[in-house]
Amino acid sequence: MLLEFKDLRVTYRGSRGRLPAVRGVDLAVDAGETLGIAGESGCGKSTLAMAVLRLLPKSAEVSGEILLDGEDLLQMGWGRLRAVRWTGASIVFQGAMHSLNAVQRIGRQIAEPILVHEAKTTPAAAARRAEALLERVGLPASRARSYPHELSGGQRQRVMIAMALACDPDLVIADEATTALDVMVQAQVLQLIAELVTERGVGLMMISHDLSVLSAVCDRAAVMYAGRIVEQGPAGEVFANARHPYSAALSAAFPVIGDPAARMSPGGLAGDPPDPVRLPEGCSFRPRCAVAVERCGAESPELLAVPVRGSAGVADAARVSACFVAQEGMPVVL
Ligand SMILES: Nc1ncnc2c1ncn2[C@@H]1O[C@H](COP(=O)(O)OP(=O)(O)OP(=O)(O)O)[C@@H](O)[C@H]1O
Repeated sequence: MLLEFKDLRVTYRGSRGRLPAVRGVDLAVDAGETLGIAGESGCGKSTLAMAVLRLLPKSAEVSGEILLDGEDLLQMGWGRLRAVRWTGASIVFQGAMHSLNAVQRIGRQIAEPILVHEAKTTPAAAARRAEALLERVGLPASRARSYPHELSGGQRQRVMIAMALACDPDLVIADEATTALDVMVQAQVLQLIAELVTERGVGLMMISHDLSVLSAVCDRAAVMYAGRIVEQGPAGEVFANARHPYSAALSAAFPVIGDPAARMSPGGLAGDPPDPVRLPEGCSFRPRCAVAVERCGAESPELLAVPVRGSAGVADAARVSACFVAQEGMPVVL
């Protein structure tokens, strides 16, 4: 397994006390596989992503394991961690295009991690690689001489993808990497990410609040709610035939990728996520759930294999859901 989270927990210490942002996540990404993580703002997606490269602030208490090729990133010394960043795992985050250095040419910025991590590579060879990477992400090699302000938002986000791939990492994390782009450009960049993953055999962990974005690119999808994974399964199936009422509501809120009209009706997702400092008793989703039963207010459901449509009530090992209603084989939408 390329990446494994084992009972990952992250709690922020702050003025309001202890805020549990990630509450026991177990997940795995294989080499060459794409795993999507979906969920509304505040459910802990970015905390999960930042934990992988140990980019969390000092106020974060982290426990559990994050294994990259079997090595626990949480136990690693800083020297080893510096080597793993870019070469083992790299990240493209939301608005990353704004983090380019305004006064340095694009080519130089892409070449930088190569020069830092590959002692034997000469500046000329790194510059050639930067140009090749630009071409691979659909930009002319001549763009290497441009400054960031000379590029559009979509072009700059492509540069960030080129940079994330510069040192041939085994794992790429994309955190809302296309969210700031307009819908047409978003579709192109998603297509590019999907091609690069297939071509280079990297593992991809892709984070988005929009399930339809994930189902366009990912093999598997995990849905997060209030710091926990509440459903996991093949991305297309989680999107089309959710087995948790929260995933069903999320799918209804973002029906078709690239259809702006459809996005205007966030049907099915009423109310707000709970305050992590004061989580409700039982299932965290219960206050917003249309199919909740009495048990949901008393006990917190575990993530278990659930039956899907046509399985005659037999649980499908590939589909897991933390919902008592789904675990009984009942419909999760009214
Ligand atoms: N540095 C921090 N200090 C304290 N609390 C934080 C910090 N960063 C995030 N949080 C809180 O942790 C919870 C999870 O936040 P996180 O950013 O991981 O969620 P998210 O799903 O990625 O949301 P978004 O898409 O808005 O970034 C939220 O309640 C957030 O307010």
